[in-house]
Formats: sequence, C-alpha cells, structure tokens
Amino acid sequence: MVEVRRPISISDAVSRVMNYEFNQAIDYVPLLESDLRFLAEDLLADHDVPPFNRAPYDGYAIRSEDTSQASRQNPTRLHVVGDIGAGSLYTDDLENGQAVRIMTGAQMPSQSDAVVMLEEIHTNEADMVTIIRPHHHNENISFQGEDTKKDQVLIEKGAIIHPGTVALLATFGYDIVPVFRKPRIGILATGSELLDVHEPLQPGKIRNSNAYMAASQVKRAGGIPVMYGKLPDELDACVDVVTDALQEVDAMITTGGASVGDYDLVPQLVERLHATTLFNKVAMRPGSVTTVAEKDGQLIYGLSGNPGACYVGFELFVRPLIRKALGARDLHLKRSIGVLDSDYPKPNPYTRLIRGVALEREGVQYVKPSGLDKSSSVIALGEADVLIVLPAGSKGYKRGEEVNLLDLHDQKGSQWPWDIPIVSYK
Ligand SMILES: Nc1nc2c(c(=O)[nH]1)N[C@H]1C(S)=C(S)[C@@H](COP(=O)(O)OP(=O)(O)OC[C@H]3O[C@@H](n4cnc5c(N)ncnc54)[C@H](O)[C@@H]3O)O[C@H]1N2
Ligand code: MOO
Ligand SMILES: [Mg+2]
Repeated sequence: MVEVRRPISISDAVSRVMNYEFNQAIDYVPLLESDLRFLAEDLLADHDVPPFNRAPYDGYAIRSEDTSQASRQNPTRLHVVGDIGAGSLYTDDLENGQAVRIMTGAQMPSQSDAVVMLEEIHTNEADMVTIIRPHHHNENISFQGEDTKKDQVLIEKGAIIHPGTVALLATFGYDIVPVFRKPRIGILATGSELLDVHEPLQPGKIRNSNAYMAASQVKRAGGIPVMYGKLPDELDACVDVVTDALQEVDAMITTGGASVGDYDLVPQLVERLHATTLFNKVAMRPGSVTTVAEKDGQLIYGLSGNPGACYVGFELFVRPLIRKALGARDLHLKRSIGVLDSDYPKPNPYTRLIRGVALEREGVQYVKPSGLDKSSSVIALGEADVLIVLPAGSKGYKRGEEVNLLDLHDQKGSQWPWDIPIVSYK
C-alpha cells in the first residue's frame, strides 16, 4: 500500500524548519572579502565624521568678520599666508586680514570660519585675494561630526555587507571584519538515472543538474556547499554517505527519491537514520513531496528530484535557515507585488509557486512564467527571477491581476512572507 501523506501549509512547514538553527560562530575576514557577509557586531563610530572641520570647496579660508564691509565697490583685500591641499595642515592661527588658499577636504585653519569659493575671486595679485561680498560666520564649512557623531551605532549586527557598508567599515578602520560564519550544507544527488556533468548522454539517463543547482543556491544564500556526489537508488550507500556527512556539515540536502515510488528512498533513509520527520508533504506545487527530518538537532532535507520542485523546496525551506545561521535579520525571500502578464487558467488545489520572469514597463512590474510550468522543467529555471505565488483556489488567474512575488536574486530579504493571505489548501 502506498503511504498516505498529510500535506501541511507552506507557512506551517516554514515555521517547523525555523525552529532549528545552526551554531552561530564568528569569522574575521579581510575587508575586501566581506561582501555579502553579515556583520557579527554592531558597527560603532569610534570618532566623529568628518573628524575635523574642513573645506567643502576649493577656495580661501578666511575670518568672516574681515568681509563685513565687502562689496564690489569696496572689496576686502586679504593677505594669502598659506596654501593647503587635502591632507596638509596650516598650523598657525589665522589672523585678521589673512586668508589661506585651501582645497576641498583640507582641515580649516584655526580661527578661520568661512570659505570663499574660487569662482568668487577675481584677483591677479600675488599673495592677495579680493572679496566682494560679506561672508557669514560658518559659511561653506563641512563641520566635524556633521555626518555622524562618535559613539553612534551606525549599522546593527545582522546587516548584509554591501558597497555602502564597506565604505563605513573602511572609514572606521575595519581592515578585518567580524562576520557570521558560513554554514556548510552537504549535497547528495540520488538517482540511478544520473550521469555526471562531463558524461555524454546515454539511453534512459540524464545529467545530474540538481546537485549543482543546489550548490549554487547554497552559495547565493550565503552558505558553503559540500558536495557528496551522486548515488544510485541504493539505500545502504545513501545511509552511509548521509551518516558520515552529518558529522561534517551543518545540514544535509538530498535530491531525488522523495516521493512514493519503488525507488524513492527518502522515507527509508529517514527511518534508517533514526531521524524524526518534520513533514513530508506540503500543500504547494512544485515541491509537494519535500521531506524535512531532524536528527540530533541537524536537519536533513529530502528535496524532490524534479528540478523545479528541488529549486523551490530549497528557496522556501533551506535558504531561511542558512540566513538564520548567517545572523541575517530578514530571513525570507523578499516579497513584492506584480501584475500577471499572461493568463494562468489552471485551478489549483495547492498554492503554486511559478518560476517567473519580471519585466518592468512604465514603473509597473509585470510577471509571466519563465518556461514550461511543470515541476520537471529545468528550462523554466534558466530565466527565473521571481516565484509567482498563486494561492490555491478553484479558479485560475487572469492577465492583469495583482499577485505576490518572491524575489530570487535579492540579497536583503523580508521578515516573513507567509503572513500574507496566501491560502494554502490542506
Ligand atoms: N504516484 C505518485 N507519483 C508521484 C507523486 C505522487 O505524489 N504520487 N509525486 C510527484 C511529484 S509532485 C514529484 S515532484 C515527483 C518527485 O519525485 P522524487 O522526489 O521521488 O524524485 P525522483 O523520482 O528521484 O525523480 C523525479 C524526476 O526528477 C529527475 N531527477 C532526479 N534527480 C535529478 C537530478 N539530480 N538532476 C536532474 N534531474 C533529476 C528524475 O530523473 C525524474 O525525472 O514525483 C512525482 N510522482
Ligand atoms: O512536488 Mo511536485 O513538485 O508538487 O510537482
Ligand atoms: Mg520518485
């Protein structure tokens, strides 16, 4: 008799997975290698920015009071006593009647309180500068601490590191950056039909694409894939490899054999490992036969063999766990709204997650399926940049209807995409 499985909602399945976590540890990486990692400590300003009052323009640093009577008819003439570019200092106090030629970024000389821009100067005299209007106190100054004050928390831990973050890290002297350790995710493809990527096609066989796809997904999510190759549908060999792998990785993914067929070994694998099944059927398509089991606090994901289902199962259930291990704040795929650009007539008893392409027209995000909408389609993955979420229902969807989208390439994420009214049939 074929095992009868009880489907649970996507939301329930995601919650069950999110009860688990990997050990969070901290790595210290060179600044140039910190991109897309997650900060493991708050980034605190240990000095003011800018650290000194400085010139925001190329011009002359002056004492504004000297210019109070200045006009075209009665220009103020100041004696140029120095010349500084960014990085140089004028070390004397500026006195009345004096000016220092100063370039953008140079520290204001003490007692100076305004900058006259070069464009406002019409003098050819050596060592003299002529000013034709009054300048007020603090005119044209970039003030110490105007960007940020010492002791402010600038970025909280858990933020993803992008070019802007890198700018701040460099500003505050982080040549080594504390980031959360990347979790290691083991990947094993199962299936007697599988050839390696380099092998020529043979009758009845296909190349193993899932393991490489999953490795790429692990990397995109921020983890480290650990490859365990591929195995034919033989239980003992699978049990051995997964048992050993669990000693080396934070979580384990298998692909294939997750359904109820003769060679679908995931249920027996879970049993032989003495693992506890969290779920083995989710009310979604593709990916309905995704199994997740737990052994001694470690998760084993039995992702489907069908490439579309494997992909979606990963994004929904593996990705957020990797993001959690990375200390990310927003663990789930970023959600947005789009407009269907084609009809989707099929009614669905399960929530559908259709691999889609997003096309922007006049500020509106239109979406359509990126290829054959079958769980077995690998081609639909090629151009997919969103998952189009179509809640379960007895009717299809029409072009022009608004739909929820989950962004596959976004790195920031969202808090919890399943609190929206995505009805999931049970
Ligand atoms: N009687 C039923 N049959 C099926 C059910 C069901 O509920 N009752 N579920 C269907 C659904 S839904 C899916 S999805 C698939 C899931 O299949 P499995 O997870 O058991 O995977 P396999 O049987 O091993 O393979 C399915 C398909 O995918 C290809 N495959 C497998 N591994 C790879 C790989 N590494 N790279 C590329 N392609 C791979 C495999 O050749 C098969 O074509 O089951 C339905 N059946
Ligand atoms: O799990 Mo299957 O992917 O629902 O098509
Ligand atoms: Mg099968």
